[in-house]
Amino acid sequence: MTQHAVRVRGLRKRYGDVTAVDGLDLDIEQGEVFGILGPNGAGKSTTVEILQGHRTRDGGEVSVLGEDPGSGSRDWQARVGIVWQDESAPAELTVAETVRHFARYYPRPRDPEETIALVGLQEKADSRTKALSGGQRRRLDVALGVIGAPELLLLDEPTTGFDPVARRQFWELIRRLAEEGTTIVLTTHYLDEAEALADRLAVIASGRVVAQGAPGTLGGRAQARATVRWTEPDGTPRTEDTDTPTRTVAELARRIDGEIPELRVTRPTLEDMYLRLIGEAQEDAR
Ligand SMILES: Nc1ncnc2c1ncn2[C@@H]1O[C@H](COP(=O)(O)OP(=O)(O)OP(=O)(O)O)[C@@H](O)[C@H]1O
Repeated sequence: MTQHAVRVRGLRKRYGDVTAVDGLDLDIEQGEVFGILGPNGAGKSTTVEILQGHRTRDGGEVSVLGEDPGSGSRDWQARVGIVWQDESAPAELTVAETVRHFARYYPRPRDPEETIALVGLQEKADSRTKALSGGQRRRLDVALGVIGAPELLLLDEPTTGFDPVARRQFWELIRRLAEEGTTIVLTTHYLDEAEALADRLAVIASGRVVAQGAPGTLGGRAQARATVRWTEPDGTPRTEDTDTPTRTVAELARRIDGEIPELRVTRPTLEDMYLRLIGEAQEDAR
């Protein structure tokens, strides 16, 4: 039997008149990379903050690594790493000093130098944190999130502000941590990031899960019809939606001599599915 790293049932959270989380259920397995997607204000950060024990909830059941975050022990806190949206490392310390300083809070920390290398900040180890660029600060945030060698790592929009190369390096880091057995929960607005990293995804809208599953099957993506596009030899562009794209292409190959001009077979992308799911959720809310 798989033990859940995170189990959430009927989670609710209000801020005054605003319902941020409205009956949310989640099951995240140990060792999984789990992505949380959703529009601005959907309740992603609030949920992640409740999982870490940083925020109280108004209702529902939450179990994280077997404990209720509302009353998590010190020992439990050391097993959960988090990277917030707006981290603030002490500005006057260097990168190396900061990482070493945070390492002291944990019973079994990672090696600080190795952790700095893991996030690609070796060359900035002796720079003061206030002299780092936005993307470099974010890497430091990630280093501080993993310095305690957490079993569960919560990341709220971890790659915002990263350049494309830094994002790819971050993805490698996440894969390495996952290979080591760390359970990873991340929120993101980048659908390519969700697709590249997540074993499973949940799409949240208005504080509820509207769909969940593997990136390849989310919202019925695997069963969705394929679109075949090509151009007739007389120059007319054609499009056909079909359940049997192989048959369509075989027929075209018989009919058209040589290469079929501009032939393309596509299925809905994760972004197509996401936009459809969010659109349907907004329709339902009306
Ligand atoms: N401290 C707070 N006080 C009052 N309202 C809040 C607070 N934090 C969040 N909210 C509100 O709760 C709702 C959910 O916010 P949350 O930050 O969880 O969304 P999110 O999905 O993380 O959004 P984003 O993608 O923009 O980061 C929003 O309507 C937000 O305005």
